[in-house]
Amino acid sequence: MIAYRNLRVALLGAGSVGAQVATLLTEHHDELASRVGAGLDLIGIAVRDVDAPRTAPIDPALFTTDAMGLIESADIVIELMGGIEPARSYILHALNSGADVVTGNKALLAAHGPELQAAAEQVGAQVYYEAAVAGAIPIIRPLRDSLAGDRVKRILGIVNGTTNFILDKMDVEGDTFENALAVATELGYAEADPTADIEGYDAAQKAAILARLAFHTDVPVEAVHREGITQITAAQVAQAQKAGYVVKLLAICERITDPSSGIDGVSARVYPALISRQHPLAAVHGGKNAVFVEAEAAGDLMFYGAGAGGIETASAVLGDVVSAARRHVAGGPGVAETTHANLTILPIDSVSTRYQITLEVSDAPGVLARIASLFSEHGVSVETVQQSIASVESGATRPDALATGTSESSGTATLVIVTHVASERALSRTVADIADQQVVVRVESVLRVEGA
Ligand SMILES: NC(=O)c1ccc[n+]([C@@H]2O[C@H](COP(=O)([O-])OP(=O)(O)OC[C@H]3O[C@@H](n4cnc5c(N)ncnc54)[C@H](O)[C@@H]3O)[C@@H](O)[C@H]2O)c1
Ligand SMILES: N[C@@H](CCO)C(=O)O
Ligand code: NA
Repeated sequence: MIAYRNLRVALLGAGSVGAQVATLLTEHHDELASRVGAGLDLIGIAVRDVDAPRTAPIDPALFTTDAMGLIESADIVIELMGGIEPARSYILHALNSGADVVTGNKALLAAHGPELQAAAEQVGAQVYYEAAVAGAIPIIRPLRDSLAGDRVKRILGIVNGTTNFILDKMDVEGDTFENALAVATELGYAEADPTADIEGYDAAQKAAILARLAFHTDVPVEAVHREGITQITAAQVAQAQKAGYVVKLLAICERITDPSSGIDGVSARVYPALISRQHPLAAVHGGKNAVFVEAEAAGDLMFYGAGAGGIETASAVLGDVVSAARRHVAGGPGVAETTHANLTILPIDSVSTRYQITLEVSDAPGVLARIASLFSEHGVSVETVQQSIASVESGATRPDALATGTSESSGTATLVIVTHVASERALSRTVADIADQQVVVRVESVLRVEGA
């Protein structure tokens, strides 16, 4: 039986996600009411143009251009406009008017999360944002609540669907980056301007949000090291496949200790990396997302599913609306998010991981020994070396088990070296020295190997 008064829900934005949220709120009204213990009444939808054509079956009487007026009458405000302003001002106004806020706006949260959380805490309200990271996949609540009694050691996330779609297409079909991007755009995975996806900005925003929750520390998005996937070639993907790896754009949040200073802190970084084809993240295909969490007591956990899409993301939004509504019914302040740990955010130089270095070198005696000695001079331990010799006549390559320096050829050879765990500093010094060697024609690529 429903004893509580109906709750007033305001929606800001009726795009891909907003339109689906409006439809579900209306169509599932009675079911949601019985779950919450109060009816959830959609009282209005703030849009730019009330007369714009709509595909979703939404009552036109709900549309308004008076966002501020709508916010002031609401118990729960759902922000699905995106962007920083006016979304930030609207959310602050909603909190100061006593409403709870549900948003999917990762750009805003990554840039102004602490400000919004402080405003919510001050008035005893709550900001919910499950949709902001990995769309439909429950990951915010698991980190904030389910794992609140554990210690997270590391998160490896595939949190951008566009880049996973592109890299998967390159891996499975041998496609080029340019072709795969064109298909992603055609299918509507990538934005008209896909820079935020392919240059890793979108994943960096999500990494900042995840790291903050996992390590109870504010992580400004500017402190997230970011590299995109535009430099990844079909040849690198094919070579990774031969060596038993797959290339994925990973958002990594990790508790680390700087090897030089001994400072204990947090690393948040986004880059394309190799992971073993045996790792569960290797099985994340197409535009899907997954977040792999390594916790001290729980061990390894993986959260998998749709990281984008209007109706899929609307599921996460509706879950948050139900949580907010239940809190209204039960009473009491919102759950504060703690950033008390206040750990140091360490730069990429402090990171240690494994690396794969691909070199084109002169195919001459002593070259491998010279390269190997440079690794050992910098304290970087080599795990495997593979060589293929370029045939001078045809330009084709044949694989060799290991370079022995016995060839009399005046052509070049490709060396693929995988290291044990080494520090980023030692590795970059090693690569700089290697690049200076006369016998080295070029350093083809340096890729990190993650997930071990
Ligand atoms: N689409 C997804 O798959 C997805 C997944 C996760 C998170 N998100 C996030 O959800 C939010 C919404 O995404 P979307 O895909 O629905 O975007 P969208 O561009 O389809 O929709 C946004 C809508 O908001 C409207 N809008 C913008 N400024 C406005 C203003 N000042 N007043 C009124 N209306 C305004 C736009 O006209 C548009 O209709 C974004 O923050 C996005 O990052 C989207
Ligand atoms: N552009 C994003 C949408 C979801 O945040 C992606 O490709 O994952
Ligand atoms: Na989510």
